[in-house]
Amino acid sequence: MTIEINNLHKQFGKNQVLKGVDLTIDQGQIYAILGPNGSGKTTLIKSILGMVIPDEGLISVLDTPIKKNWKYRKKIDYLPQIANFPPNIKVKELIHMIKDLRNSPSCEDELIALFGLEPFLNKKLSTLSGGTKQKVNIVLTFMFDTPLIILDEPTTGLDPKALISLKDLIRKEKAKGKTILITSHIMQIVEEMADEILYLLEGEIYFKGSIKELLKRTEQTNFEHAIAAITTTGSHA
Ligand SMILES: Nc1ncnc2c1ncn2[C@@H]1O[C@H](COP(=O)(O)OP(=O)(O)OP(=O)(O)O)[C@@H](O)[C@H]1O
Repeated sequence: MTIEINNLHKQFGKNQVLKGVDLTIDQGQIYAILGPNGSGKTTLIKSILGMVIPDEGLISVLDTPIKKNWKYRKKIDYLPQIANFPPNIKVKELIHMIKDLRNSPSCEDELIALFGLEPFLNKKLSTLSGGTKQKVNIVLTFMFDTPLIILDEPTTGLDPKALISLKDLIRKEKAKGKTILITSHIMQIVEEMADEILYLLEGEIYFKGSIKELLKRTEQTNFEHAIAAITTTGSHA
């Protein structure tokens, strides 16, 4: 099992965001974490990454409880929703910095070519367009070889060509047996890529299942409509 979560609670001040999340994530599948704005998708992801400390509950990653155990983080690659790059360094310097920090084998050249980033390697990060920054973000996420990949809104700002490259890349990583978690508000991407849908609502996993199961449960034929209908059809997981 890749991730096991039991009774996860997290509140910020009076705002109870996660209210007892139970979740099992199996190896080798693509999971889409969905839910309305503010439903706690990023909070859930950050809890798995150890960047948010839960108030209650247990999380195990790759069969190891993560509490007070930071080493598991080396087994996860994470693409943050908003990458805060240092503005004054060049793309190639950033890539080398991250490589030095991780000190693991990496395949950045392949990825730089895939996303056509060669002309930008000597440019400062602050001068790049949003989509180009996101391509750099993707290179940094995929250049190492880890069993678990977490992508928070990975398609933001990408042009159609880059989007196709990203989807191919995700499929290639899945074929290697990796587990991939994705959040996205673009239902077309989710429908194309996800094996399993996790729908967060009011602090809990409201639905967990395949797209086929979701369509059946909501009595819809269209995935986007099924997602929209999910909360009105009593689909509690
Ligand atoms: N560090 C924080 N301090 C205070 N409140 C926070 C913090 N992080 C998140 N929240 C609050 O927790 C709730 C859930 O936020 P989160 O970012 O997890 O939602 P989300 O489902 O990822 O949303 P979106 O779809 O808009 O990205 C929001 O109400 C947010 O304001």
